[in-house]
Amino acid sequence: MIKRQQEQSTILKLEGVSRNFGGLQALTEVSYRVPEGIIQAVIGPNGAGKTTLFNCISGLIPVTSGRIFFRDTRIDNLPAHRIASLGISRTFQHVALFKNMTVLENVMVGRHVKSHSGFMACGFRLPFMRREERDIRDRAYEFLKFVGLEPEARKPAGSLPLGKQKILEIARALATEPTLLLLDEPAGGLNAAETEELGELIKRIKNLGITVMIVEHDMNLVMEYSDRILVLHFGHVLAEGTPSEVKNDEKVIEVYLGTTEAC
Ligand SMILES: Nc1ncnc2c1ncn2[C@@H]1O[C@H](COP(=O)(O)OP(=O)(O)OP(=O)(O)O)[C@@H](O)[C@H]1O
Repeated sequence: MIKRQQEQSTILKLEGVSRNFGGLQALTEVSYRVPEGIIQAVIGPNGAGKTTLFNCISGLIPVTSGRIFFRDTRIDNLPAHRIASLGISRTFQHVALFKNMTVLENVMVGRHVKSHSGFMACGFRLPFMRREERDIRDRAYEFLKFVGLEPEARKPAGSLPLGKQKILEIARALATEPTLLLLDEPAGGLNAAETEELGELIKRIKNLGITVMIVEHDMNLVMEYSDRILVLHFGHVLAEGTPSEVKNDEKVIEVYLGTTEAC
């Protein structure tokens, strides 16, 4: 019963969210609730507003109007670092790693968001900072182990193949210990086997109790792993529901049959 209530509680609420770029309406009055503990996919054709939605949730850009709540906290008026510290972490459509730093150091950067001394301050190497630095390193290893990248820990991030760089981005986002994780096209550029592994990783992340929102074009991944799907079209909510509900929605079929892409 308790579990049922937890599943039904809302982790993220969008109320009439709109975002314009000059005359272009990228999001129009988007209202939606994301239940806690699920894998929530956001799909839609190119330019539908999916990344803009993630950018608004994570505070990278402000909304033009509307409100966004993370649990009970209104976040649309907060800066990105405050939103991150509340427990929302994200990855980007185009890999955004520190390519010359090692795999481990990239995850440590994520960990430093949670530390007291900060990444630069550690340069002074006071005793408590050294201890904290060691803890950060140990925890970073744990996250690398969780995603299966521990053997690559000492390599420069830029030397990894794209698939592993994308997984590393996820490890770095996890290192901030989010309760809501936003993944923007994590399967972009991955082959079928890597995509399957990614799906299993996302499922394991959900099993940690983290709510995962995923913007994705790979329909196999979306249909197999997500619990609910939100479909955007020209910045509007076109449909939402379970994968089978969305797959059979006439509006969705109409939009996708008119395109050469799956989405
Ligand atoms: N910074 C910006 N300045 C101007 N227009 C923008 C900006 N960011 C996005 N847009 C426009 O807003 C609309 C929505 O873009 P967005 O990137 O959110 O779509 P998307 O659904 O993520 O597309 P894709 O699947 O191709 O990544 C598009 O028409 C895009 O050109």
